[in-house]
Amino acid sequence: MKNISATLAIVWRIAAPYFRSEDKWAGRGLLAAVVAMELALVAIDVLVNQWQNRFYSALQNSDWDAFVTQIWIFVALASTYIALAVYKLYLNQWLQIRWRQWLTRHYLGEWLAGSTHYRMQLKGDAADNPDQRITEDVKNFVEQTLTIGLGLLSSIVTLFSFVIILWGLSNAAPLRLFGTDVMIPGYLCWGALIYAIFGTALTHWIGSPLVNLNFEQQRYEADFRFNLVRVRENSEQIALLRGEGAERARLLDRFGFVIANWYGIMSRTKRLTAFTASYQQAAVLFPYVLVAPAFFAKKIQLGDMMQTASAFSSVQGALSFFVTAYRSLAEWRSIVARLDGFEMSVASAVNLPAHEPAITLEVAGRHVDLAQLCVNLPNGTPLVAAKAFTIQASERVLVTGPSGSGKSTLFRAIAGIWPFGTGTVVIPEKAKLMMLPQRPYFPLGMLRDAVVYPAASGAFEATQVRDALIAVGLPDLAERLAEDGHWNRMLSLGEQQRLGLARALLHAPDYLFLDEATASLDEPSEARLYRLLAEKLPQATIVSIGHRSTLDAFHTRKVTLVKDGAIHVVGGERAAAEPSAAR
Ligand SMILES: Nc1ncnc2c1ncn2[C@@H]1O[C@H](COP(=O)(O)OP(=O)(O)OP(=O)(O)O)[C@@H](O)[C@H]1O
Repeated sequence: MKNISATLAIVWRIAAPYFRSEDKWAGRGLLAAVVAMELALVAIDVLVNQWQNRFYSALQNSDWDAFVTQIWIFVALASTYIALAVYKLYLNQWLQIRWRQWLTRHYLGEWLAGSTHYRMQLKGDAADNPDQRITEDVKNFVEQTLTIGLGLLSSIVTLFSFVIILWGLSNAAPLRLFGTDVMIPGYLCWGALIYAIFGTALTHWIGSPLVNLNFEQQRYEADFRFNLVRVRENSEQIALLRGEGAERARLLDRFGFVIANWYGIMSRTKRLTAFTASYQQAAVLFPYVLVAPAFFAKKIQLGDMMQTASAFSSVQGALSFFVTAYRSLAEWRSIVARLDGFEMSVASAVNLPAHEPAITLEVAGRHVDLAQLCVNLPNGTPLVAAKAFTIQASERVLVTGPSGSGKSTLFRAIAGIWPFGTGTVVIPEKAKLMMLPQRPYFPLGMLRDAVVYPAASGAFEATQVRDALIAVGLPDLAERLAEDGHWNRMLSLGEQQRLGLARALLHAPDYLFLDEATASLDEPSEARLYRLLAEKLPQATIVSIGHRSTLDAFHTRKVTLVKDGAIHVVGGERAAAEPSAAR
């Protein structure tokens, strides 16, 4: 019971915001219409049940006129039923897509806000496969919440409507046991209730492991798909290393989890289906067994018996909602748990500084200042420290140090995406920062959009983009701006790095951080590009990470990360070169 109320509280937390959002009137209107139609369908069921009594009585009494009248009544009822059923589904689907659209936008917004997506990944306790949660889980949540919610509503209304009918019929068709009438008021209702309680308890007992099994199944399927995507993304390396055999083994290993869990689901579902199918078949006979003695003793008519059987099956069906919907309920609970996990993980990434020591980011002054900064790994181990380190405006600083000493992580902390640690990073007001990594990212699509990323497509004139590409030594690409492609895959790493620098020229940041961003270029090309940066962005502060000594010539100050006990510290400063030599 505690579990059920906890799940319902989560469902409310996930579902309610849509009905309070800017789309609330459309959402509430559609929901009201669908609920009204669901109720109208139950009303028609009640009318058909009463019709059955009149219809079978007309047959038993060989009353032709009554028979014809009943046929016409049925045609009218059936036509209304069809129209309601069609529009109930249509409006339900309409509500589903609007709700899903809102929820998807909401989750995408939260996931991509700030650097939440990145922090979730860093923490390691992140929700697995957020892509699956934003696609399939959202879709299934909306679909199943409506199906289950409306099913439950329909069952409750059906129950109340038919219990009244069944109560009346119980009195009209008294229970006969061993040739004598036994007066138990509403005995048919009690019979249906006992039958349903027995069915629900057994169903839950047999089917409860399905919740967890479904949860795991979704996870294994998503893991398998994610691994396939990684093979596709890294196919060149795999082919060069002849890694196909290893990949096949690894993928089959992942797929093995999908299969093993599926066998678990199959065996549980088999047991559950064996029970629910027997339960439903026995429910067909059960009311006849109860009222047949009264019928054969000629206490009731055929119409009464048929109406009783149909009303009993409606009451029993409504009471057994849990039995029939058990598999969907189990799936739904696992979907709810997955979306809940996603929301929790987003919240924990957003609120990380509130729970753990975190680096403070300040916007002030005219320089980048690191004060008492200690950058940690996500597990809290200190990695690199800077007691007091200032990067003046328009400076050219080269950061060096042993591999793994924490240079890139220090850049991440300055960029504000690495929260683990203590101390303060001060960034000048209104300063535009740009980080260029060794392997720049280009979104799929037109080359022009890939270069100007993350700016919008039209943010720069085509001529500006073309000039930037020519300046960085990519004249051929300058002619292919409108071409679609997977640029990370189609270009050499050196070309990608040139493209990254073209992006920097276009955006003209105040602070440009180059994390081995020219390491794949030959030394003369690297030198030419550094001279280009100095010429085109004379006011920009440039901070580079690099291992080559030839870089010294393009920087005014060199900072080395030096080992101090278990960590590295920003120290060992010296002039790298005269500014004149850099230009
Ligand atoms: N997300 C992470 N989770 C755990 N450890 C990490 C993470 N990112 C980096 N590290 C660790 O932090 C250390 C510093 O990494 P970083 O990339 O900053 O080094 P670096 O000085 O830039 O190295 P290189 O010169 O080889 O590029 C490494 O030991 C690395 O394994």
